[in-house]
Amino acid sequence: MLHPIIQSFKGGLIVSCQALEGEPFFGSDYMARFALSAEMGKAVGIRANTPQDIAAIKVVTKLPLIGLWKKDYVGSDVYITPTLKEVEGVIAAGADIVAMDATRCDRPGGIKLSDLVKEIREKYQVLLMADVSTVEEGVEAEKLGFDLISTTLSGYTAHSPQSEEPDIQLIADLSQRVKIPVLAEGRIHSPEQALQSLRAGAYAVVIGGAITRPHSITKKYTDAILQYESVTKS
Ligand SMILES: CC(=O)N[C@H](C=O)[C@@H](O)[C@H](O)[C@H](O)COP(=O)(O)O
Repeated sequence: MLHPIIQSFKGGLIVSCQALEGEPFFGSDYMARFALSAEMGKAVGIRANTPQDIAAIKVVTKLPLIGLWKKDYVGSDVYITPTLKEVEGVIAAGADIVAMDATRCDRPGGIKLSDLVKEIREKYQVLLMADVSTVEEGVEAEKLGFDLISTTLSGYTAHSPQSEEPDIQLIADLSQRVKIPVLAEGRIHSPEQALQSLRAGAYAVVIGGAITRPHSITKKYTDAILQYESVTKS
């Protein structure tokens, strides 16, 4: 039986409320406001980065929260909740689900994903989401005991297809291959692409930039206008 929190995601939209240092909306207050906006817009969940943002969002909404903590480690490409330290920070901040990199990339300190999952399971009762970039990684994540999978990292590992579009093929293939829910995440930029993901078998859809990164939304329009001007002037 699926956990009630996971069941509450079925067929719905989860809004990823994230801003990195240097972006105009960087700051937990802004993220809390985006989360509130997501709730007003009938989202079923929030995805958020850092213990500070998670804690601030928990104050304003009761929506289930998928937490992660991006951290760079020298010599490793894994940056989404890479070690037990970040996992513990996310849990302490009150996340309902911890999202973590479950790709085959080398982890900080040479730690194996299987050992990390085992340690988390021994110490904590928390739901775990596997951020993957390929079908094989998703299949492995299910074997390791993750509760759900997200296609988050397709296009962000060297061994996955590089594209501007959402990886609908991965969503479809993974949904066929695993029994646990598969969330569609990454570069979903329109309601039509969200529906395409659900039709391909996604349990729910996660959208970030298209809703919570105003500078990149602006750029979509300015790029289109610039292209139009260059064509009409030539
Ligand atoms: C690759 C990576 O680090 N993705 C991050 C994962 O938490 C976020 O920066 C994305 O915003 C999120 O996955 C949603 O995707 P999109 O913003 O494309 O809708």
